[in-house]
Amino acid sequence: MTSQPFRIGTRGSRLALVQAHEVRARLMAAHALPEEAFEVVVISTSGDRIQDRALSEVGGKGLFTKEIEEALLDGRIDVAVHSSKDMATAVPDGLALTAFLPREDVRDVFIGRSARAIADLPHGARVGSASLRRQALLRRLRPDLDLVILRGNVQTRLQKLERGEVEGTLLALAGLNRLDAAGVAGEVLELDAFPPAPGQGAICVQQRAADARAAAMVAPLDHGETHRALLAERAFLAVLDGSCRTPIAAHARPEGDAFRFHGMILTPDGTRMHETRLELGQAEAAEGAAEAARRLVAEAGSDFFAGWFG
Ligand SMILES: NCc1[nH]cc(CCC(=O)O)c1CC(=O)O
Repeated sequence: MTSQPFRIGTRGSRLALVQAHEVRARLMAAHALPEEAFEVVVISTSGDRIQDRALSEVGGKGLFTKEIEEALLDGRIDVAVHSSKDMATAVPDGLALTAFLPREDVRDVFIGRSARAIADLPHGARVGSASLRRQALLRRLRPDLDLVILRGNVQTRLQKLERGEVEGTLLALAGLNRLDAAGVAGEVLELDAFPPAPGQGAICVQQRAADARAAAMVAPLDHGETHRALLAERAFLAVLDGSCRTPIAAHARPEGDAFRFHGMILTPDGTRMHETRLELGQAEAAEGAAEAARRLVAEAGSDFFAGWFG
């Protein structure tokens, strides 16, 4: 076969590259193709270039995907590899998320300079995170902490911690595992107190919706259970907002052939929280999660949401 290599688009961070190479390795195995049959194409995104502000201030999740989605639509790449967590719920016309890889650990971890665990941090210690969800959850546990925005890719954040810009930070264990860096984790956070962002820990593959060759390529990579869990979490997110301005957690945990679903919304200061827990059949999990989100909206009331945008 001398056809053009199959082009896999990705951001250029180390984590993104590891994820793209994982997809390439799985494609090679699924189709018995050599490495040369694939090309990993690095695309720089606006999200990678903005380092000093919260994503919520500069336009949210779309920043990590816009340029990559344009490359897909222009035909410069055949598929794109993303962290599902970074994907807005609205996928642009003409594109589709068609494969979700088996999910990594969904939990967050605390990494401290000297404190091993959140409870060990001294009063008023400075902790950095760019995630409104992590900030709000942390405020519930430790209202005394001085929370600041800490941005950049995983390596950059760990360097900032090492330099003493903050006493601690929170990251996804999935990313650390993929980078072989889980050793830096001080405390793995419990799912009850620290439910993950929708999509955390799951790599997804995006393609042009009408591209049958790409569909046939990636189909063997799709993990059905992870795919259904992600549809549920993203349906929950879509009802609630879907932007980065809002502290939202959602986790569909497989149990037998059902999901234990946990969804949570918080005010950014962490003082108010509403959560839902229910069992959902896998087949109708997305509709059930959307319904649960609508009930949470009604329960929380409009003054709760004023706090999200105020
Ligand atoms: N927003 C950055 C981002 N997107 C996905 C991950 C981790 C890997 C994953 O959730 O699959 C991270 C870093 C982090 O939150 O620690």
